[in-house]
Amino acid sequence: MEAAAEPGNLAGIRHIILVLSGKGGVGKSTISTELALALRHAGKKVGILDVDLCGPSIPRMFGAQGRAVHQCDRGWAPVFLDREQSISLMSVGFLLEKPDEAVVWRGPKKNALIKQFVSDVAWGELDYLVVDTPPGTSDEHMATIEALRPHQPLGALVVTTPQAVSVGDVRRELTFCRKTGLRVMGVVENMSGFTCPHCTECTSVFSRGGGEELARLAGVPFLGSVPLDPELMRSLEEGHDFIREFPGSPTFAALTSIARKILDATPTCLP
Ligand SMILES: Nc1ncnc2c1ncn2[C@@H]1O[C@H](COP(=O)(O)OP(=O)(O)OP(=O)(O)O)[C@@H](O)[C@H]1O
Ligand code: SF4
Repeated sequence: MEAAAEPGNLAGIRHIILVLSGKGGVGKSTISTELALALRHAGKKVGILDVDLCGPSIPRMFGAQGRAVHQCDRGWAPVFLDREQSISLMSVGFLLEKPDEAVVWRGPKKNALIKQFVSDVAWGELDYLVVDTPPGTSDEHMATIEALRPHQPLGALVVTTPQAVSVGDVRRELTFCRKTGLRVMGVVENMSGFTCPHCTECTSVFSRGGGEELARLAGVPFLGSVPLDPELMRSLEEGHDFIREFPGSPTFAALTSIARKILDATPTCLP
């Protein structure tokens, strides 16, 4: 395939990581959100692009519902969460009049918006752009990968839950990554055990270790397990920064360890 010139708005981005899962509801948006917050906690500048057009949850998880994107001289200015502009967001959720409005577009319109998200958002300088994708391997994935392809390498982080059915879907997702030339940075097992809110004891609810076994079989890194944690769910519902509010919790340790492995695998960041 012919390599297109890198769109100007991607030129200041060091690393792009697509967050994928074979199945819906396994925690892709959760891991995208917490990875971004953990990378920011480590001093990095991070953008999040939400290409889950039919179920955009990024504005809610960051407490940014109702915020709007604006035009600037280089296209769309993303939504900045803080004055330092250390986290910036773009989602179809910012373009809808009501937060629960359904996006019922056909493929070509969705693909055109994805292309616009890639070429027209003025991200500026970023260490990481985390891309939250819809479940499975849809046209939206192809449109996203095609639009981002001039930026190389494109990393992929694959999220699964411990149950075998999810793990089987992830195996297909890993094949998709290989076929589309994504560099698999690793597998994350989410909802891996339950962290008791009273004693922080972690109990295995489903079988554990599926994600690790899958990573071993596929020859890709296993990045870690994130427990099912009621405090994490509450933070996501209320749009709070879990990483800032729960340092020292087992879930914080799990999330920051995943971010550390991503940092170690992507050494070149902004000076
Ligand atoms: N480790 C966790 N602890 C507690 N709650 C979690 C955890 N992971 C995900 N959740 C909750 O599970 C629900 C689904 O998570 P999320 O929206 O991240 O999944 P998804 O894979 O992005 O879904 P979709 O397929 O709809 O895009 C959310 O309500 C989220 O708050
Ligand atoms: S997990 Fe065990 S110790 Fe923690 S609150 Fe529940 S019963 Fe008590």
